[in-house]
Amino acid sequence: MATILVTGGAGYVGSHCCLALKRAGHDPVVYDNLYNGHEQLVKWGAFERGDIRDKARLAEVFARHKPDAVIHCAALIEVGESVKHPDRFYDVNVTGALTLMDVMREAACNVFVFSSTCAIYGAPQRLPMDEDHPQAPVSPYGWTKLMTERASRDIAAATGMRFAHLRYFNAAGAAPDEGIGERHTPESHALPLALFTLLGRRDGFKIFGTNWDTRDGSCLRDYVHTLDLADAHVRAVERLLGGGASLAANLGTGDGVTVLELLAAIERVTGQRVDATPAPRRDGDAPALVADTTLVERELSWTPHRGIDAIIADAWKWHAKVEPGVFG
Ligand SMILES: NC(=O)c1ccc[n+]([C@@H]2O[C@H](COP(=O)([O-])OP(=O)(O)OC[C@H]3O[C@@H](n4cnc5c(N)ncnc54)[C@H](O)[C@@H]3O)[C@@H](O)[C@H]2O)c1
Ligand SMILES: O=c1ccn([C@@H]2O[C@H](COP(=O)(O)OP(=O)(O)O[C@H]3O[C@H](CO)[C@@H](O)[C@H](O)[C@H]3O)[C@@H](O)[C@H]2O)c(=O)[nH]1
Repeated sequence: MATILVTGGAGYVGSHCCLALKRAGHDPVVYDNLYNGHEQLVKWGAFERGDIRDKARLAEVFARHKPDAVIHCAALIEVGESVKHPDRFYDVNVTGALTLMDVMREAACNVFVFSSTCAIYGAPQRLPMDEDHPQAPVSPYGWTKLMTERASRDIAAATGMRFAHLRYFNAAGAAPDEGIGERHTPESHALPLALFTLLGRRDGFKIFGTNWDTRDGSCLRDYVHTLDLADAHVRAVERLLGGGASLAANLGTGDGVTVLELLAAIERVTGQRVDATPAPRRDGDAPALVADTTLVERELSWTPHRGIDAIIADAWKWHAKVEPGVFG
C-alpha cells in the first residue's frame, strides 16, 4: 500500500483517481484549494486544503503524509479562459507544477503522474493520433500542459524522478453509486450540457458546427470514462513505484463519436430527445480528435471497458439523481 498525494483530488478526474486508488489498496491524500473543486467529492482519504503554488504549505503536507507518489490533476482547465487570461494559466499550471516538483525533490518523492491532454498536439495532422504526433498547441492551456511535460522530463533527467504523462482525450461519465461525478462551473463540456437540457437546466443544446469534414458534419471526439481514466492512473503509479520507466501515453478509446452520434446515443440511453440546434463553429475546435491507444495498451496493459452508452448512463444517473443530493 502506497500513500499518493492527489492534487486537484476534489475535482472531477481527481476524485475518480482517489476512488480507484482506494479500491487498489492505496491511501490517497487530496491537496486542493477548492478553486473549482468540492469538499463533498473528497471521500477516500485525508483532505489538505492548499494551493499548488504555496511551497511552504506543500512542504508541510509532504512532511505530514510522506507521499510515495504524486498524481497531479490540479489545474485551470477552461481552454477559452486560457485565451483571455493566459497569465493565470501559466501561473497555476506551470509555476504550480514547478513548485510541486521542487517540493517533491526536497522530500525525495520520485514518482510524478501528470494529467496532460490531447490539446498538446493541436490540430490533428493524422488520425488516430499517436504519441509521436507533432506537438503544436493552439491555446495557452495546451501550451501550459506541454511546458509542464517538458519541464518534468528535464527535471526527471536531472533528479531521477520518474513520470507518467497521461494525455486524456475527452473525460466523461461518473461514478454515481459512489457519489462522485462532473461538476464544472461554468460547464462547457458537451455531454453534461446536453443532459442539462433534458433536465431543464438549459434552454437548448447548440451543435457547434455542422459542416466539418467528418462523417456527418459535426465534430468527432474520443470520450473516455473517468473510471477507466482512473484505472490507468493506478497502473501508472504502480508501474513507476515498481521501478518501471517513465512514459507519455494517450488515454482514449480509439473510437470516435460525433456530436450528432452523441445526441443519438443520449436518446437511446435516456429515452429522451435533446432539443438541439445547429450553431456556428466554436473558436479553437478541431474537427476530429481520436487517440491511438497502442502504446498505453502495451505499456500499462490498459484498455477502457466502458463505451459511450455506459458513459452516458452513468453521467445521466449522476446529474439527474445523485448530484442534486450531493450538493444540496
Ligand atoms: N476534463 C477533461 O476532459 C480533461 C481532459 C484533458 C485533461 N484534463 C486535465 O485533468 C485535470 C483534472 O481536470 P478536471 O476535469 O477534473 O477539472 P476540475 O476543475 O474538476 O479539477 C481540477 C482541480 O484542481 C483544483 N485546483 C485548481 N487550481 C488549483 C491550485 N492553484 N491549487 C490547488 N488546487 C487547484 C480545483 O479546485 C479542482 O478541484 C486537469 O489538469 C485538466 O487539465 C481534463
Ligand atoms: O455546447 C456544446 C459543447 C460542445 N460541443 C462540441 O462537442 C465536442 C466536445 O466538446 P467538449 O466537451 O467541450 O470537449 P473538447 O472541446 O473536445 O475538450 C476536451 O478536449 C480538450 C483537448 O482538445 C481538452 O483540453 C479539454 O479539457 C477536454 O474537455 C466539440 O466538438 C464541441 O464543439 C457542442 O457542439 N456544443
